[in-house]
Amino acid sequence: MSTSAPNTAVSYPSPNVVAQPTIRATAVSKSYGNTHALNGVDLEVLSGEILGLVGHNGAGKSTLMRLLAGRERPDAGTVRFRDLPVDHSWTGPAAEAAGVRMVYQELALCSDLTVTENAWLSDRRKSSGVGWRRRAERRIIDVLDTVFPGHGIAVIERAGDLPMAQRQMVEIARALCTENLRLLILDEPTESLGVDAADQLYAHLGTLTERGVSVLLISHRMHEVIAHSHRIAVMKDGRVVSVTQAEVTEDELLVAMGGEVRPDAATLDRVVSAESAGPSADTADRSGTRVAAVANSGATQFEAYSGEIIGLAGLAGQGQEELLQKLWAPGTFSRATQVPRHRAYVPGDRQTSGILPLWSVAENLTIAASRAISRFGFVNTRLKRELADHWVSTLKVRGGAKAPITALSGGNQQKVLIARAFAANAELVLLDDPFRGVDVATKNELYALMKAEAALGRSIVWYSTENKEMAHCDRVYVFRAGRIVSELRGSTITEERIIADSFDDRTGEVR
Ligand SMILES: Nc1ncnc2c1ncn2[C@@H]1O[C@H](COP(=O)(O)OP(=O)(O)OP(=O)(O)O)[C@@H](O)[C@H]1O
Repeated sequence: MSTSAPNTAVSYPSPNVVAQPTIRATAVSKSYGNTHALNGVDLEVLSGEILGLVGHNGAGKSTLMRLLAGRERPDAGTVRFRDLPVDHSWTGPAAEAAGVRMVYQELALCSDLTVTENAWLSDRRKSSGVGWRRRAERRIIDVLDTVFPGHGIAVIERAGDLPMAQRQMVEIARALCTENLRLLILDEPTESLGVDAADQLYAHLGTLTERGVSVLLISHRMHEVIAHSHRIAVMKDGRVVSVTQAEVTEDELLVAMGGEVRPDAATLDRVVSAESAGPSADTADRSGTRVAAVANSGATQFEAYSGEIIGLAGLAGQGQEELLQKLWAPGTFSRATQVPRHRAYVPGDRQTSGILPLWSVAENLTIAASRAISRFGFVNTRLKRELADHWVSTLKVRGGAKAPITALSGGNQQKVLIARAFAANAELVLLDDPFRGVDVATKNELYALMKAEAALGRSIVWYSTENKEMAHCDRVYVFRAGRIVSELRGSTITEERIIADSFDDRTGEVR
């Protein structure tokens, strides 16, 4: 969560009331086999506005974006760009030439190319010829410096070597290199960014809309959508079910999406622990509880006890992912690391190290659960099917157990990876920003699931870029510059405290 994203309407100027639509979809439908991804969608994005687009996983948001950006053809319906019908000529390159740029949820950078080469690739028709490299380099550096000051990215680095947050910045920056930008489509742009970079992005979107650029912002982070959009469209089951001004509450959006409003689990826990006679989480005595994992991080020792949910917080890229790696594959790092034999890991980058793209949902889900589904050394297909069905229904994976994993929406793929980790019955579960792209209703269910899994004696170590989520943890280690700088527990786990500890008291800097 971004702390500077209060639940108030945007503070920058509203779009001109006579604003024209930059793009308009009318009665648009799209199916993949038997799946009706879009079912008669009407939507327009006005000139100079940020239109927030929210909806449950699999609601059809990414499909709609791809149609607007010319990457897919609708089966029925029309698309008009600046009031001209574009249906048949509206290909990806045509849309780009008209100033429509899309930032994908699955980062679309080529890992083996440098940042500069990736930037050039996305604009090569306009900037080829002698000196292309120098021009592309200058342009991407300019944009990165403008949008994400202090980004720390060397443009000669291979994109694949950058941490997720920096890759996301490059992906956004290269779209912003477009000179005639008219419509910027952002699919969950802040899921991998830290709070500081997310704030920088939103500040820049404000300046873009003042110049008349339209922004279509897809996100599961309701507070960000409410804080930064002019209007908000809600999708449900392949339709746009409402379009409102941004003065709505998160609960109202959740209900419109078809979700259920629940009391905040973290708040509830606090009330329960305050009312209970037992020791509070602030002072809990863990003597007698088994230490499940130990590792060093700088001068501080990291410890995970069985039955605990431990948060790793701080700005993105401060050493949290390295600690997870150390706990996942300790042999390659240090003898000081002690971990249990059975571990499960949800990696941060589901495309390159998470999903097995040629396999079905059921196969992806049960791959680490051999102990639960094998009998006498052989996989029992009935147990395998039951396990997959159980998790598909528990996490409401839209698409079903038999579907190829790549046919699922991004958020549903992510749910399969989370299910894989919990289905493995591991003593130590390592989660690298696991709820990226997962819708808000499912997230609420997952917080409860984590509590239940921890109660079974597992240790859960959880890195999240959303500080608000850390309230669900028993203890939180805050990282800065590759080290643990503080340990919070109970009522000291607040967003304010995490942010304060993320920066150096004396210099206000991270390093
Ligand atoms: N290439 C494809 N082949 C088969 N089905 C697809 C394909 N792309 C999307 N779908 C299906 O279309 C539906 C809508 O998917 P889409 O990715 O648009 O949802 P979304 O709202 O963006 O979800 P998320 O929030 O999880 O990203 C889903 O049921 C998905 O499984």
